Amino acid sequence: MKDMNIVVIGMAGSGKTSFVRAFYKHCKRQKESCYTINLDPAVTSTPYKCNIDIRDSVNYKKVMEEYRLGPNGAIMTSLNLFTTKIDQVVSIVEKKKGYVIVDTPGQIEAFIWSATGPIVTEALATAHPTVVVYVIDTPRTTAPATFMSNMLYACSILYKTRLPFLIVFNKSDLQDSEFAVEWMTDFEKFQNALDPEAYMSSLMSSMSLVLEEFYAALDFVSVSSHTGAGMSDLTAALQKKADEFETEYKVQREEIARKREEKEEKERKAQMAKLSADLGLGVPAQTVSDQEDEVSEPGENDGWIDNDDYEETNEVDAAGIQDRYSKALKTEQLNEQFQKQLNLS
Ligand SMILES: Nc1nc2c(ncn2[C@@H]2O[C@H](COP(=O)(O)OP(=O)(O)OP(=O)(O)O)[C@@H](O)[C@H]2O)c(=O)[nH]1
Repeated sequence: MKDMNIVVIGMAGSGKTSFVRAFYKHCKRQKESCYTINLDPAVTSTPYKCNIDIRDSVNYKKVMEEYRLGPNGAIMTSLNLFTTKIDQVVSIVEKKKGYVIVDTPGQIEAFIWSATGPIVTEALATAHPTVVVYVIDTPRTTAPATFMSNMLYACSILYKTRLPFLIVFNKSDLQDSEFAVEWMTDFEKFQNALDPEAYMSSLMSSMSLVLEEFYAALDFVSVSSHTGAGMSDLTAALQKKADEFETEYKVQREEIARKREEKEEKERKAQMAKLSADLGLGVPAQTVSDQEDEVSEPGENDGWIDNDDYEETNEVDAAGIQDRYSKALKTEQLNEQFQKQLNLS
């Protein structure tokens, strides 16, 4: 069995938390290690033993008060605050054997389209093979329009995270996923399910053609987080995805990172050359840190904002932000929590 991280994503109410619980229980039965991380700051309780819990370190209610935010903004800000400590999470995760499973908030966009999602998934992927599990509420996806919007979401997450991706049709005790499999494998079956009178039917018809390529590369399993059905298929599929991570994704990701670094280096050099040319220098322009090392003469700043005033103004802001930050982020508890986890690992 390969050590791996599983990031569980899905629409609100799709059963992510129940899925994490079912998976945790399955691992315990199989005597396999399962380490759980909860990244939903607004959840009232988790029905599984949580090893790292965002709620231990970020006070969601305080974030709402301090930053004067609504529920979704507060979830996003709480996630961003927690992400500042992601290196500590990674140092714990990389020592873990078996599965590390991460539960995320139902507000997908707060996780995936904020700074947090990419930082967390990228950081986890440096520790172990990392797989995204997209949980679908099968009984609530039987209408072609809902199915299509779920699939578009799944597709965008796949391309955004660039990680092995597994679709989990949850709640199989209530609804068999056979219809969804047919719609993904047979374009005509999906066409037949569309109501030609429906307002969106021609759009959905074209979209399903566009998604054909995505469907072809997709792996999926059907589970019930209530009865535990499908868990063995799930672990087999996850192991296959962990292999994919090593054979395909890791190489691609390293190549992308190398190209990005090359591009940044090129841009940096071009900017320096342009700056040198603008300043009429024959030598490369000084960097900011070089300039900071130089002692400025009295009166040199005439006509400019005085450095001391500038720092003072910034200090007021910085103090305000720092204060709000520490009120929301229980840094000491967080450090203690991470230290405890590190000692245990
Ligand atoms: N019958 C059945 N109900 C399920 C299953 N999985 C989850 N549920 C129910 O679906 C509802 C939502 O489940 P959660 O696990 O809270 O879903 P979630 O995606 O974590 O919810 P958010 O975090 O609020 O987005 C609950 O009432 C669960 O009991 C399942 O496999 N079968």
